[in-house]
Amino acid sequence: MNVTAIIVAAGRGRRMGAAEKKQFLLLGQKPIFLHAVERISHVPAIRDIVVVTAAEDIVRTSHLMERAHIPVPTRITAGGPERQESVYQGILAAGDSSHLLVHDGARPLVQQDDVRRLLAALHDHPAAILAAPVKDTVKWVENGRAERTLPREKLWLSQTPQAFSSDLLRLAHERARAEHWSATDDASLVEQLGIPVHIVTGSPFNFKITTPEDLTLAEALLEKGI
Ligand SMILES: Nc1ccn([C@@H]2O[C@H](COP(=O)(O)OP(=O)(O)OP(=O)(O)O)[C@@H](O)[C@H]2O)c(=O)n1
Ligand SMILES: C[C@](O)(CO)[C@H](O)COP(=O)(O)O
Repeated sequence: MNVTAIIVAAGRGRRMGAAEKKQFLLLGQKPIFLHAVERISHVPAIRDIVVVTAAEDIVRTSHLMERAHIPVPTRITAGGPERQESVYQGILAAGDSSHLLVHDGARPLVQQDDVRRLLAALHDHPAAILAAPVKDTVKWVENGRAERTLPREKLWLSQTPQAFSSDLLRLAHERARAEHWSATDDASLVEQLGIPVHIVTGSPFNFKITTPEDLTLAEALLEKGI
């Protein structure tokens, strides 16, 4: 198995409400996205990395990556207005690896052992994702009212990385473009093809930095060596 990692970091970071795009905000001493790139790059099966960033950020992303001394070949490509398009641009820029792994640049505390377990699952499954079991009671809410309580044991929070055979992910994205499917994660597109997506339990530390509170939490965890 040889894997190309696609790290998507071309978003606007609107929910963070910062002047700077969140993927470039510092977590500890380095930008959030670079934590994700570095951690993924040290997983043995990762052959190379495509970082997807906004067109206007390609030069500064390149400079940041050069200084980081990433141990595998990397390339940078421009993303699109939605995450799905950014992933697709990453697929186009990826080489001929047998498998593709897609990870949010906004998930800096990804745990390398989780990634190893995810990639091991690809020996038996064409699609696998990290996900975390829900620990709270979940309500279905309409008009500010709890209409019903969902069965917690059936609910998982989808994370990234999400990993796929390259042909399957390419097919899913091509079909999505042809059929005008849109989804907030790549697994949804594969599910829409009727292909089962295997769940691998991911660490709760692998949360997506979306709002300022998430960054505060990540800073505290990083200081503890997570
Ligand atoms: N057009 C986009 C949108 C998102 N992403 C990336 O997809 C990941 C998850 O997206 P999200 O957390 O929603 O990031 P943003 O879209 O930047 O956040 P917001 O919705 O708050 O603007 C992030 O690493 C983000 O940079 C991307 O590459 N291209
Ligand atoms: C891909 C993802 O991180 C899985 O939970 C999530 O769907 C991204 O959603 P966003 O709205 O682009 O942050």
